[in-house]
Amino acid sequence: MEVHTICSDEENVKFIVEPENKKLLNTLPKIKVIGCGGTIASVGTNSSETAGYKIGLTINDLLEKLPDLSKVCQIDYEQVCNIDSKEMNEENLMKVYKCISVNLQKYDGFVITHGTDTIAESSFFLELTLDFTCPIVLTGSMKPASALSSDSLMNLYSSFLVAANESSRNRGTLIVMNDQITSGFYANKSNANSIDSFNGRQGYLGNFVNNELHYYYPNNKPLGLPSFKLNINLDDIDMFSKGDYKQILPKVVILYAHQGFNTDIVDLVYPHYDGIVVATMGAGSLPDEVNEYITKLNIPVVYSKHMDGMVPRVNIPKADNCFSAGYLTPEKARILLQLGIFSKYNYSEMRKSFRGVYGG
Ligand SMILES: NC(=O)C[C@H](N)C(=O)O
Repeated sequence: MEVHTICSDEENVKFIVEPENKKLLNTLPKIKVIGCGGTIASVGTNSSETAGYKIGLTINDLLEKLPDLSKVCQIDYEQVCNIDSKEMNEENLMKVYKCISVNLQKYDGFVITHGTDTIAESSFFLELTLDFTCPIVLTGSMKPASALSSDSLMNLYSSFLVAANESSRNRGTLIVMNDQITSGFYANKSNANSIDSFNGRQGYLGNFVNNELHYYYPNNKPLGLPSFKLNINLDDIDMFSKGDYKQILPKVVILYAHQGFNTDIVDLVYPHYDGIVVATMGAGSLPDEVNEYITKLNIPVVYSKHMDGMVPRVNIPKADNCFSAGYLTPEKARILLQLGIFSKYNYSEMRKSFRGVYGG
């Protein structure tokens, strides 16, 4: 298989997968796949191993194992990183953001391979910060590529079919796993081991069956979707690879509440962060003493929940600096709060951004 060369000149981009019939060159959708790593690119010591495996495949290795896609789309790739998604940080996320930003006009769709532990954070961040209508599909797997009945190659294969399909346009970022197409705004990992992990109650948009896409609704983005312009110099992001990355986004910490949760931990982190998200005990429950303490802080505090569901606004203190995360997980609430602080939102603008997910 031809090795792809990354080239910023659209005319000269070489596609690793091209149509056999050259007449189709200008008609088949151009898809860029961005490799980030994860279990989808991992191998174990034998085919029965489903834990303790290591990243072992590049995006090029994975593409070589797929069934023929040359009648579906043209593909080129960029390996932005090849890591377990526990190592995904702002620096790597910004590289993915840049890779899509500079290529948005040149491609008809994007596929991002990513570890599933934090795939929902990346899909949410990209959804909120990129201005796009083309399909941006994120995929991963729950079993390493080397395992018996691994979901790795099938998830990658179906992601290309989703990304190459016109009907996937203007639906926001999509997570495609286990034959299900879910909104990257709402999808979350719900099980640490099961292949059926991205089966959230919100944002289940369609199914992938025997090479066909079945969407249940017309194309649309999520209601109340907040959007942010980062206004950063994209060239700065290249500097980061030289090891001198400076955090762009504000620092927001997540605290996990439990029986006996008190003000000590809030007190400890408060001076070091620009904002706090608390994963509360139920639909916004925290001890009265903690609530009272939080209302006196001069940083924003977002009340989220550990489990599925949402935090009604009536359950949280009525104070300017306190916000409900609505349906968002603590991780996603953290990203939304970071973007709000970064955009210098006042508390009322901040509240409005959380209203979109029935919080605020
Ligand atoms: N299934 C997975 O991809 C889990 C892996 N630890 C990751 O997030 O990279």
